[in-house]
Amino acid sequence: MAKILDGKAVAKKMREQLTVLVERAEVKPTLAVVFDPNDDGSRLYVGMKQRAAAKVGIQTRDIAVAPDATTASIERIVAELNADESVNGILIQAPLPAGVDDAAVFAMVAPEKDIDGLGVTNQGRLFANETSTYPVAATPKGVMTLLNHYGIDPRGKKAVVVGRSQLFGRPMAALLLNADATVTIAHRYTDEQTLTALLQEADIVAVGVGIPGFIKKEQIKEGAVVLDVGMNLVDGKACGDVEAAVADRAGWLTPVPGGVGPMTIATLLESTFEATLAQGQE
Ligand SMILES: Nc1nc(=O)c2c([nH]1)NC[C@@H]1CN(c3ccc(C(=O)N[C@@H](CCC(=O)O)C(=O)O)cc3)C=[N+]21
Repeated sequence: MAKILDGKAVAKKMREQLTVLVERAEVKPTLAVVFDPNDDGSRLYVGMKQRAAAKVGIQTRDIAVAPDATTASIERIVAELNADESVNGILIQAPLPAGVDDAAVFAMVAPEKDIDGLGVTNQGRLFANETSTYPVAATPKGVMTLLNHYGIDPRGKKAVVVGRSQLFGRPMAALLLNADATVTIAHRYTDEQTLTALLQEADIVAVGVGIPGFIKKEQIKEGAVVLDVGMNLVDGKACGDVEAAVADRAGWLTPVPGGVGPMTIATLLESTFEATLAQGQE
């Protein structure tokens, strides 16, 4: 049976440590969250972020965009937040309303306030493996914190990332590469046979495609580390992209719920605090 990478417990510890740091800090961080209130997932997750932030002493400002919002109208909101000195961090909750160019909006966020590291400056820093501190997307960064907590070192390991989004796959692959893994990225155009062959060789599998049960037990190598980044709602219950039977074969597994999700939120708060500190040093 796979050992559990307990994101819920590690995230709780992170939040407790952060609460102390925020309390001691001179500036109370403020995080602005721009989101589409008509997206059920966004409403749910933004609410979770807001509550978690309040508990550690981080203020949030939730900015719901109009249903007829355009790339240009959201860019105006972002420009105001960039200029607003009372805002330390800006998070653009994906997905924005249909027709809006998410990547163009991500790119508009001032790099020092780009809490999820989705703009081109911070993505470039990550891809270049810059040694300075800069924000990195909370989900893959949280995954790395979890691996580190359990003493799992990606160096020299074969890692397969399934998904190539700006939010998860690309930064996940870059982080694993920066941690000296041999990384392959699979995506929607990877044929099934190739995917299965890659997965069967992988020491580390990180998957975030949004399809329940997408990864099957037969595709996983005995003892592999399986990181389930899927966040699907099936009959109102959270489930990931990995079928339950994978637990019989994997060495380590992140559960859904209670794995990557809580780590994402704790990491987001940590990144907001770090960005606030860095702004104070300018
Ligand atoms: N710019 C941006 N950054 C994000 O980080 C981002 C985003 N956009 N868009 C949407 C996804 C989704 N997301 C989740 C975070 C935590 C849980 C979470 O904590 N889930 C609970 C379960 C929730 C439940 O029970 O319904 C868990 O896994 O234990 C879920 C989903 C962040 N996202």
